[in-house]
Amino acid sequence: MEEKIGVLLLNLGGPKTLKDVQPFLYNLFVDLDIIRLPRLFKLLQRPLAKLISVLRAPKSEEGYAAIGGGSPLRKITDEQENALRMALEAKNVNVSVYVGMRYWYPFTEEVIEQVDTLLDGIKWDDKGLAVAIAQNVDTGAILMQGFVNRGALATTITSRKATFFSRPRATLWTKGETSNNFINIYDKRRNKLCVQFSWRGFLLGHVRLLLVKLLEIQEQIGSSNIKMSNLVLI
Ligand SMILES: C=CC1=C(C)c2cc3[nH]c(cc4nc(cc5[nH]c(cc1n2)c(C)c5CCC(=O)O)C(CCC(=O)O)=C4C)c(C)c3C=C
Ligand SMILES: [Fe+2]
Repeated sequence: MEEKIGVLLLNLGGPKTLKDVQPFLYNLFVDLDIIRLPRLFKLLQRPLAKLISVLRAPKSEEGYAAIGGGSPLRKITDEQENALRMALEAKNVNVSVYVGMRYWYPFTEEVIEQVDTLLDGIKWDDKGLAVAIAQNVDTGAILMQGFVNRGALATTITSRKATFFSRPRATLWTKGETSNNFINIYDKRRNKLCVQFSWRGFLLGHVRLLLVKLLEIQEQIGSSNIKMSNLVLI
């Protein structure tokens, strides 16, 4: 069995050139985790971000000009990406490494789209289904076996509860929706994945890693920022 691994390195990002400085600062200040106006002034969030970014840009440009005309963050992260890829290749690990940034290119959302392409490697049958097995991540114990389509996997990720596709009813169903005995795939208290989904034994480690990363991304940028169209493909 060939195990594939995907690694997504997350960073914040910085302007590549001096003309990127103002739009970069806008992306930074429009982020609710940086500045959050009271609910009543919610509509002012974007104009305020625009104002601060325009006012601050000249001073920041001076600073970036003094260190070579742009942020070193992308270069440093790309170097880490290459070093990690080479180290893993030296260990004969089949790996795809990606970089995703929060405030500048390559944006995490775009990278998730690239990851989608990789996930197209899942062998969906002619009805768009695959056999999924939910396993305890530590013991390997099989908790449940069923069918999934892309939507079932998307729901599993967003709800963090194992969700399957019911062939007789042709609908998604979340294990535990009637019994309340859910299979939670992520233990928030321990901040770790507790159940992994596998597909006929291949892509095991890979998919597990992607789930972990997607959950981390959701934690970081809030699920509202992740387009459903991206997740549905997973
Ligand atoms: C009041 C101003 C600022 C707050 C608050 C702030 C919070 C904050 N910033 C980051 C991450 C980054 N900031 C970066 C650059 C940057 N940040 C500010 C201002 C505030 N940041 C400015 C004006 C700039 C531009 C550079 C400068 O003029 O000094 C960057 C990019 C670094 C790079 O390599 O280019 C990052 C990343 C966080 C996470 C944060 C609050 C939690
Ligand atoms: Fe900052």
